[in-house]
Amino acid sequence: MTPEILGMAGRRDAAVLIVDDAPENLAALRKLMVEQGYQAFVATSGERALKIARRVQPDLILLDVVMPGLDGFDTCRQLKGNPATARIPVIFMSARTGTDDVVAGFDLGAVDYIGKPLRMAEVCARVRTQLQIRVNVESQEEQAERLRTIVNNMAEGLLIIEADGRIQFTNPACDKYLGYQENALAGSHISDLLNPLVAQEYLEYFSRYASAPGAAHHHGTREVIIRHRNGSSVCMDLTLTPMYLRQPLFIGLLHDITHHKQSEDALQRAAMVDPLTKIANRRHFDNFLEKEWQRAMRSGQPLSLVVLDVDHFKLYNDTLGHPAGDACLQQVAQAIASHAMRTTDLAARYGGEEFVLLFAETPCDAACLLAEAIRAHIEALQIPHPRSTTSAWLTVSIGVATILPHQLDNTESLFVAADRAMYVAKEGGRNQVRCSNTGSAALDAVKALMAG
Ligand SMILES: Nc1nc2c(ncn2[C@@H]2O[C@H](COP(=O)(O)OP(=O)(O)OP(=O)(O)O)[C@@H](O)[C@H]2O)c(=O)[nH]1
Repeated sequence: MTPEILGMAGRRDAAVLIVDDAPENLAALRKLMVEQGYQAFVATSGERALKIARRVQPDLILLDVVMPGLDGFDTCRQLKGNPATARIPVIFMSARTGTDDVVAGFDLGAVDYIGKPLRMAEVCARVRTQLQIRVNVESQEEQAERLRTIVNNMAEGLLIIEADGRIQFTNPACDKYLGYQENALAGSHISDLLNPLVAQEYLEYFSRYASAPGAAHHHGTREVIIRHRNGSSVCMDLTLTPMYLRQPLFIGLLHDITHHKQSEDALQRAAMVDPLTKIANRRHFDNFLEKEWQRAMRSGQPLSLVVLDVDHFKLYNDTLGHPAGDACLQQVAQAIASHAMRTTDLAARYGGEEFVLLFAETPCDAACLLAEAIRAHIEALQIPHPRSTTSAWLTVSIGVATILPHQLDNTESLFVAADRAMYVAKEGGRNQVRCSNTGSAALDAVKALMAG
């Protein structure tokens, strides 16, 4: 079978360069190599061998040691000193087979040393072995190069982590995702990147795997928040695969899902916002009220609800048109929302021209003061309302209700009280605030029963 070399240019017959100053040796070796199916090149001197080696890039050089001019050792030295020929395997052939000569030959980088007189079958066997090794090395190198190209160009971040959490390697995508210079992450620890609880979980998994590699399960993919070098957080899917290479190692694949998360968050936010006024919608307000209600029950703090209704808004629409009505609602919404200052306050459009505000941990008198400030704010906007019978400007009527929630109460009763107060404001001439301190209606009823 003809040995072939799998090179960059595809498969081809192996090429052997034979260097010997004795023409009869050269002829015999050339005949032998051709019989084996190799391409044979010959040179009768070291100088000539260097030229041919550079030009034809043989897969192997059979090099005589004792030659006039440049001898075999010097020729080998020059071959190894030139990057273009340094990787071509060299087999020395010599009658000088003393240990010192043989060792010197190997020290110069030769792969083998054959004693003269040559035994041709042995030469064939040694050449075949070296060519096979070269094929194997080249294919390993090609495979490694292919892998390197994939790892360096893949969009996913890749990390190799040791069992103690130390990062051994990161690819360029990983460095880029996390804001590091190339290879700057090598040597750092996963706890530098992950929050302590998540890092601890991974470390426990690593040590379980390290102590029983066969028994451990793959960790799979999970969403993690990773610390970027600039201090911000990036959201990633991390897939972890264990592998055992002399030591337990873990291959981490990072897939950036920040954008995906951002659009998910944006969708979630959109579902909470009223599209016309851009303040909270009814659904969000109801959820918020429910949470604050529970909190108020635990803390015993009062909860104040403010209900606002635009005065004569039908007339406003009829006079100035629906688009003007929309613009007016936007102005009113912004004015109202500007009074929800604390994280426990929330302003929302509850429907049509009705707005609500929740003030947690706020007693009735403070809520009434806030409501009055909102009323005055909206009047001060001086939005003309040409046909209003109660003011030249657009105004709102406001009802306020405050409760100390108890398990026997419900949010409905708070709404009813605030709505009633708002209708009292309407009936009182509009553009005013009315309050109703409900305390806890249900609790009061229970107390009355117990007292009675
Ligand atoms: N432009 C506009 N108008 C709306 C919107 N939602 C509700 N409205 C109008 O708001 C008006 C509310 O009118 P009513 O409930 O009769 O009350 P009002 O005219 O405000 O009178 P009072 O509340 O008694 O002062 C209706 O004409 C609705 O069509 C909206 O999104 N845009």
